[in-house]
Amino acid sequence: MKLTFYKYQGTGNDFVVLDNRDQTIQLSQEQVAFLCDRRKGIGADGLMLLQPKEGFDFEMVYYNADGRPSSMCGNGGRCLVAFAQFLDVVEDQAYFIAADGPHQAFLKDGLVHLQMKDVDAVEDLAEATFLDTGSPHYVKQVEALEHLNVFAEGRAVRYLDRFQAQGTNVNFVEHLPENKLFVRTYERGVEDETFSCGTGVTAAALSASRAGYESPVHIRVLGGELQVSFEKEGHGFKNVFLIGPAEQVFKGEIRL
Ligand SMILES: N[C@H](CCC[C@H](N)C(=O)O)C(=O)O
Repeated sequence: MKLTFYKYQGTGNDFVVLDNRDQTIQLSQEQVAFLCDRRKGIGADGLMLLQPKEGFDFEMVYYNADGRPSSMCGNGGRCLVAFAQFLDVVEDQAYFIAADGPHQAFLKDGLVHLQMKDVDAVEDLAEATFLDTGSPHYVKQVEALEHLNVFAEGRAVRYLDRFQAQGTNVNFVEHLPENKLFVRTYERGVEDETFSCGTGVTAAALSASRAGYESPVHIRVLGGELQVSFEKEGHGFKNVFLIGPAEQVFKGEIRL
């Protein structure tokens, strides 16, 4: 089978993106893992299908690099909105359905503003917080983040008894001046550090709001800059937006 694909990246979190409006694409776990393989395939942190869904501009189907279906991907969602505009499926606004429910999004000044799900509560753990922003996130504040072995430290948390079965993403956050954070993330399903994690920086910003960070929080990641805006609602958050660039890198064909 010859497969036409597009490669997208959002602050260095990168994706194989497939137009499945004709609903002919059916991929096995092994095929998705092959397409995401950085040595033998195209190489990506994840793979997304854009496909039709009654009542929505499109449906987002997301797979982690391990080939397994995943929960919500914030950077992926932003890239898929940009892809939908490229395909003329949408103009500068989108309403789509993903693993964690419906999402509004709009494109403005070259950035994609993606509304994330409301967050009901943030759980306090011994030396971290845990919250679900569409995907599960363990958030730990650290100093001197650039020197941290994120792979080793992240992997250790991801395989703790509590997270062994379902896994979690692990975010290490350094509080910077002027309402800014530096975030590095070990991602479940990639089982490595990625250059950016959209649901992760969202979790980091909401957690930091309890230490006085105000909306919008500016976040530096290895792959660039993102913003997260939100409104507090009791112990939770609503009108949460993840804002940043989403670029098409290349189009290609591959035989499966
Ligand atoms: N690896 C995540 C999904 C992708 C999240 C990340 N790429 C993002 O931008 O939110 C998980 O299995 O929960």
